[in-house]
Amino acid sequence: MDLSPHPVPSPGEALKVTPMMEQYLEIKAANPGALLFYRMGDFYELFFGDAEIASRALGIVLTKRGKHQGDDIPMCGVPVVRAEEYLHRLIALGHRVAVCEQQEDPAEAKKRGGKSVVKRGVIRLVTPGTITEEGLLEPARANLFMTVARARVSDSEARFGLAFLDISTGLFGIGECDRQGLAAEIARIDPREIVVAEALYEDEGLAHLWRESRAAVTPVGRDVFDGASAERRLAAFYGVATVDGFGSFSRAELAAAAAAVAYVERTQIGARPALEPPRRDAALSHMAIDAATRANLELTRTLGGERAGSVLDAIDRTVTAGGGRLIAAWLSSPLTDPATIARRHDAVGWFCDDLAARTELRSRLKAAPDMARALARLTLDRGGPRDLAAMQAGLEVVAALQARLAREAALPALLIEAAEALARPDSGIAAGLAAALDDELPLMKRDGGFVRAGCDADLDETRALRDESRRVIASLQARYAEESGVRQLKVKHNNVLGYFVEVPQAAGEAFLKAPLRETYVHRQTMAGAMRFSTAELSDLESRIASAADRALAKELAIFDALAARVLADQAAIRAATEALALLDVVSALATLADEENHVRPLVDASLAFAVEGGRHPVVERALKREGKPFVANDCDLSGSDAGHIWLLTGPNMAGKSTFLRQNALIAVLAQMGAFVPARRAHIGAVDCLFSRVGAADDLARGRSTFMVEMVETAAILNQAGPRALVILDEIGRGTATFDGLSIAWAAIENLSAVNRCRSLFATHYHELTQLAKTLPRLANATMRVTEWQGDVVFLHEVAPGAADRSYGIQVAKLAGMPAPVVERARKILAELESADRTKTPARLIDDLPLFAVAPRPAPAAPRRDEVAEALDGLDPDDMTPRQALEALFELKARREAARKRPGP
Ligand SMILES: Nc1ncnc2c1ncn2[C@@H]1O[C@H](COP(=O)(O)OP(=O)(O)OP(=O)(O)O)[C@@H](O)[C@H]1O
Repeated sequence: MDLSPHPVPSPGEALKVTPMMEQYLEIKAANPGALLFYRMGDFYELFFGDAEIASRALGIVLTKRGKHQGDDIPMCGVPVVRAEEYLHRLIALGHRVAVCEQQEDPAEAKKRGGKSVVKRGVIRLVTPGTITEEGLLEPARANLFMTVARARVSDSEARFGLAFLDISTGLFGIGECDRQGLAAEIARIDPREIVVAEALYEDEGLAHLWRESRAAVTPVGRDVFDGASAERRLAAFYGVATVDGFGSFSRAELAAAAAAVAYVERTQIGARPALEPPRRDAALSHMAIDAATRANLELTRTLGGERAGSVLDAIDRTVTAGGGRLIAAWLSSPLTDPATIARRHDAVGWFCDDLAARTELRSRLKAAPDMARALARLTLDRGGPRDLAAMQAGLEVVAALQARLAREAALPALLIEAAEALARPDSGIAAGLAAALDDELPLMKRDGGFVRAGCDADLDETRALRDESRRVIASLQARYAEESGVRQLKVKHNNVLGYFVEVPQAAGEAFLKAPLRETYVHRQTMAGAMRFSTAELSDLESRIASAADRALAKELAIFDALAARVLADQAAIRAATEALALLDVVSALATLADEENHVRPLVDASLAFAVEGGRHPVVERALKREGKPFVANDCDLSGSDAGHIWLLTGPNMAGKSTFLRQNALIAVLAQMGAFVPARRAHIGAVDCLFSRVGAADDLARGRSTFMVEMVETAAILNQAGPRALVILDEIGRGTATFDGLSIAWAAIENLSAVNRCRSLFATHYHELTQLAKTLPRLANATMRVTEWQGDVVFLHEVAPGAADRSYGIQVAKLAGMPAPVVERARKILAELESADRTKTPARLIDDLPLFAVAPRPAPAAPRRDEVAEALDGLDPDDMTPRQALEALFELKARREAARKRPGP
């Protein structure tokens, strides 16, 4: 994101500027780093550098308006009615936008004197992490911003407080981690925007975090993160005397939480979102998954950044927006406490067992709109009639589900809690909304027309007056036409003249003379038409305007009353909304289990990892689409006091990576509360998951392939504890054979003796299989293949033992390597394998005959076709039967001769 101030003159520089420009420059200076949307009538205008940036980003015309110190002022504008769409595009590009509105009627300003400028002020700062508009949000993705506060523990050590907040739903979590854990927490929370103090933003040791994050990073002044006043500021925001009631938080957590509410105040200016009190998001109770592992396992998005093809995409069967966000959150933060996990499994299991209840519940859930976000917009006074309608429809679903669950006698604990939450909202609200809201609703409340006829007698009367006046206009037009004898006479309306009479110019001359002149006052002469006003029309105009104004005012009052009723019950509504999302997720997981044949795993406090018939959810799905079966495989890393290591060998393409990842995913799915793609699974809760693939390029960080591999492997060997699950795929392959082999060797020894964790290690170094003789908890496994007519056939089966060979050359052949290269590779391999291992490569090269590059066969020159030529020379119409028979014998003989001749 471009944080440098956009080139705009400072107000001080602005000698002799118009009063409006002076106001603009002042407001612009007060909002550095943001594009200023400056309201002028029906447009938001942008000036100077802002205009240049926006016109490029939005593809809108750059014009100019007046001069500033002799130069043209660049300008571009977006119509207010389309502002949301333009905001969307600017935010998506990482910009921030300050929205500056007119805060008085232009008539008011005029009263102060001719040159007075309309009062304007920034009412909101729109940033990627603080948007609430439905059109700007992705339904199934939380829109979080995150603050990171540093608290120094000693000169060399610091703790980091984290707060993350979703203004669009009110969610507010806080937590703490150390320097090492920071990247993993950012990856887990996956914010749209990260807000940090300038000092942290500029800290070289942390710069890579900000650079690599997908979020927009916003540095702010130190005051926002002031630790000393943090507790007081937080308490003031919630209007409580002390924050102790929310739980006990560390210094770093409080600083981050106070910074988060300060950022809310700074961006929302005056509007107060209803935030939940901060909840500790205890990192300890979640499986730690670092950023590289998340990326590697493609949990919520693929390596290419897409949702399609990710694990989330494969398992998500939710039908509501809230459910979509919750399942993503569960997948991103698997739990570690077996009892809490079992509660989720119980709930999923209940829905697996009762198909009828599940089907009924899910068909009702489908009707539930995004209540959480509608509620947030209402709290911020940005809500419209459709948000009220969303509350109505949502609350109706809540009531129906509550009634349905109340019929069940033996619900599991999680569902009992959900049913209780569903019962909390005031049951009269939905009925009140249904009685008041019309069937067709405008987006904005200011458009009016959303209150149902018959709901309010006063409103009905005012509307009748308004509509009646319109009929009067039509009859006036008829009367004027008749009196004047001008049939083409029309009564029209525009913003400048109000209601007026329009006649063709030729007919208009008569209106300028008596007797018509007495009634019609000339206003405008157009090309081909003349316009007049009349006293009757002016009178009607004010009656219509006031009736319409009064009707709208009445509607707005009704809106406010309805919104107030909803907001009065917002805590209960929010709890019910969360319960809906939970019901959606657990019933969706049950649907998934049914459809994909998943089973309930056993998660406990042991060090077991026993999976029977495990499958990879994404690869299985992809194969199914092609009509191919997935071969299920077992994996057992269980140990009583320490985990076991499986060393997996096998040719390329045999399915090693798939096997490794499927086991990591089964642990993640089991601990998020889902059933798993296996015949049976017993997993001792994993507290830390690592998954690495050797030699992955990381050009963005400017590190060499091998360096990345080593840094990541080092991190695992330093961090993995006895409860960790470690997946290493071809570590060491990024360097020379013996170096790589030695590193892989030492890493396995370390995993076995020091980390003592459950591990899967795939490798091409067959030499490593010898380690099984010395390391008691290491077992060899291999991907089975067979050969058929010289080609390798993958069976995708994992079996005990070591691979006898690599089959690399066969795979190269399958990949379409030119045949001479494959042949040459076979010869070299045979020589290498038979050669004395002590022979130096130089000697080997001497011994191997030179690469006899067979010249590519030249394209064959087209052979003369004598038979065809002879045939062309014959004319059957001219031949006797005997000649024809002879010609046939001749042709046959020539063909035989041609076949026997060698080719070119
Ligand atoms: N259990 C399985 N059943 C069926 N097909 C499978 C299975 N496992 C893998 N495959 C297929 O084999 C392909 C290759 O798998 P994978 O990438 O895991 O191989 P690999 O041994 O890791 O290869 P490399 O060493 O080249 O990275 C997959 O894309 C998938 O189509």
